[in-house]
Amino acid sequence: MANTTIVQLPYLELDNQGAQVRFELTQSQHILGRDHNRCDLCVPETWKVISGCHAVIKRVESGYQIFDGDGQNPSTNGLFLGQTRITSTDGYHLQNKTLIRIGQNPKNQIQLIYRNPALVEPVTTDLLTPQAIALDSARFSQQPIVIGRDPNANFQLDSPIVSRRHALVIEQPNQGYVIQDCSANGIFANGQKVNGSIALNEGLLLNIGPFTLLVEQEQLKLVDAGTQIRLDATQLVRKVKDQTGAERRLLDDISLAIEPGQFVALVGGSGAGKSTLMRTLLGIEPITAGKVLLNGNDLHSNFNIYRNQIGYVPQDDIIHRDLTVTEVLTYAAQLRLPPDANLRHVVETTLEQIEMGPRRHVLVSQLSGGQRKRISIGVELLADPKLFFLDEPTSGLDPGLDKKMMQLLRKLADQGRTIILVTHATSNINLCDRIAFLGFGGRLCYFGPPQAAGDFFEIQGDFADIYNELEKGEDSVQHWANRYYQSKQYQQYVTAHLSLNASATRFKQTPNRAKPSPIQQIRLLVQRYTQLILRDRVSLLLSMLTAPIGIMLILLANQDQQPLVTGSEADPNLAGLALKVLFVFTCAAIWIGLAGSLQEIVKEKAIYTRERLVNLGIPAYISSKVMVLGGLAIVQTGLMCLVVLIGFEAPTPEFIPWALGLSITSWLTIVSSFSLGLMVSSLVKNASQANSALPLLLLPQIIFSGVLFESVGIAKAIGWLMLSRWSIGAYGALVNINAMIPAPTTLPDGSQLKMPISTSSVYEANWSNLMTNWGVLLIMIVIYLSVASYIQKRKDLL
Ligand SMILES: Nc1ncnc2c1ncn2[C@@H]1O[C@H](COP(=O)(O)OP(=O)(O)OP(=O)(O)O)[C@@H](O)[C@H]1O
Repeated sequence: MANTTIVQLPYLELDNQGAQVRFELTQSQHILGRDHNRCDLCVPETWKVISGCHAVIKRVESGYQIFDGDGQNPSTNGLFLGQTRITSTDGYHLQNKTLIRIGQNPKNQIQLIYRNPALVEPVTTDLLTPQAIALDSARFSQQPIVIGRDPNANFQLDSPIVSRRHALVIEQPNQGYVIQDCSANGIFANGQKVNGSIALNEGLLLNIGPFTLLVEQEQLKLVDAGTQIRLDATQLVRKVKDQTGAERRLLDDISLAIEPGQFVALVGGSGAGKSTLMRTLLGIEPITAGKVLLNGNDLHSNFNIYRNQIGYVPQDDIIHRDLTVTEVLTYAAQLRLPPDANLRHVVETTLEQIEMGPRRHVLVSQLSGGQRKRISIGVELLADPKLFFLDEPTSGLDPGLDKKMMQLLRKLADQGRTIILVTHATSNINLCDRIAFLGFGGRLCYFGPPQAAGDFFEIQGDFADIYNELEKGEDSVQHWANRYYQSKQYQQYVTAHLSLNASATRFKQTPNRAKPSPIQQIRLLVQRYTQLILRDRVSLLLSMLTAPIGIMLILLANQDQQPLVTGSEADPNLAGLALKVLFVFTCAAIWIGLAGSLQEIVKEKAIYTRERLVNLGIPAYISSKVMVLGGLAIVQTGLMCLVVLIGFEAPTPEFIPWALGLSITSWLTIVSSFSLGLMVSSLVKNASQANSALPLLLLPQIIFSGVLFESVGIAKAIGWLMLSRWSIGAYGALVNINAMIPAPTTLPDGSQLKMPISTSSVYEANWSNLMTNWGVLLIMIVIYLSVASYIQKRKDLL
């Protein structure tokens, strides 16, 4: 009996939402598509995601190679391996059981699988069984389906930004299956932030951390694990008006396609628009025209979904210098990750990644510039972002450190991250996969491998020569930009890779941002701020001792007099002296309040901006400042009052004990001053402006307090705006200044002898006047802090 050999042919299997077709590969070349005239592998006409001529499959020595489109022009919806686009030029060598996706919208994607039954050992890139869970398993087990990072979760989503028990799926009598949010970073359903819970209707698309899940056929399916991010930018234009009102283009029609895992450098002369382009790709710069797509989704309208998944290291360090490396990373992890995250593990892994383990206990201020940059990178790596932007991370580093930094970034890209950096240092640029050369006016003059840039510019020298070529003037830039758009490099590195027909308009409304618990944030920020203040011992000591020392100096100057108590007879000189003493109390309290707060917001501007972009809440931020400075003010008040109580004979106000009244007035004065200081700190641009503001803030407080000059007319009205006026009013009421001033003496001619000081309603010694003064100080505190919060809000990039 003759042996019959069954030849097992390789085949393509296409799956369109459950409808399947299969094509055996028998020829040396096949064409896949909807067009019956041009294709031999024809899919049903209704499969609109597939182009007329969508892919060419060519036999090569050891199997088949697939090319996008008709081999020359790319298809509309593309072929994707993960998030990497297969091109019409390079193609992709088909591996057994590899899953290729057609289109980027999970709701109408078609899956293409190549199978070669002749291969005994299938290759292990098995993406064929995407994770899925039947919704009715919640009913059968009578338990909710737990979705989260926990290894015991029914549906495990392993990412540091996913909570252990992130969400629960339960069956509800009227709604069917619903998903309940139990997380810190939230759930987005069809692009909208879920408040509480939402019904799991067919076709609902969920975003949980970097993961995308789809409700399909009574199942919850993982359609994208978010391990790869591709970036497509098309025809980006950014126009601004200059000071004369003339229009200026900062970005001029820039298109780029960056594949997952690519390391891309944006280079070009100073002012060419590199940072503007990077900020646009990052989603924080407005654009006049064009689109930026991340995995096919419009970045600008879906920014809140991507907020936690994008790493961004700005030019300024985003770390506090008075913390150790471990402290910086731990606080950042606590702020950015869910409260149940394994912080120790995340911090250890990050330290390893940035190779800073041996320096973990060193203060950031004692690190070199390059090491500090590594820590900033580490802060961003905590959330394991797959898309990473760095603005001049190597500026100011010596050549050795520059090389190390570039090697570190290369390593991070090799782990699957897409990395985009702006740089001026080109000596290690060959480590990048792509280089984008920008010319003045934000024009793209080259985008491709760095090794091929010399050929394109016909320059044999180094990159400096390309810089010089583009610096020759506007004409030169225009020449190279035009030439690039007409070049085969543009076709090969931009057109063939661009993927623009994805689900950019998938979600109509801009989703809200996820809001982590403000209590948790306040606790953390208070802890970090307290630690920072305690680290700077000299400043702390000075802020504690300034007021007590000032008051001791008064004691020294007035050794024999007791200015705060009325003697047996009213004495206008004593009243004057008492006012001077109380004025020093007010000034000392204002001084320490302002001096301790004017730098506090502006000095951490870069850190604030970055943390705000992730998830920092403004009320939590301002509250943490107020709580720590308010606590400090209690100690300052205590020390100040102690010296007053020891050094001066105490007056005896009838309506409140002196010590209590003195303490409350001093504390309110310090708090209102630091609130004013925080407001100004949020307004100024840098620390030196904050320093210069101090005398400007103090002078009106002194002049319009009503002590040095009598307040009449406009001066009186201005005085009402000064916290010194209300502080001295409260002190004066407690001491009863008016009682120290004798009644005016009537002269024989009937006229009255003018006293050097006259009584004033400001110092009326009664409860209602005291409460008015305190009340106004409280109102001022509320106003200053509200303005500070408003100014901080206005700084929002998005
Ligand atoms: N919002 C804006 N309004 C007006 N002009 C702007 C704005 N942002 C940037 N520019 C201008 O656009 C040009 C490009 O700025 P950008 O910072 O992107 O350049 P760059 O290539 O990163 O420069 P450098 O290497 O010096 O940092 C500069 O001339 C800058 O002054």
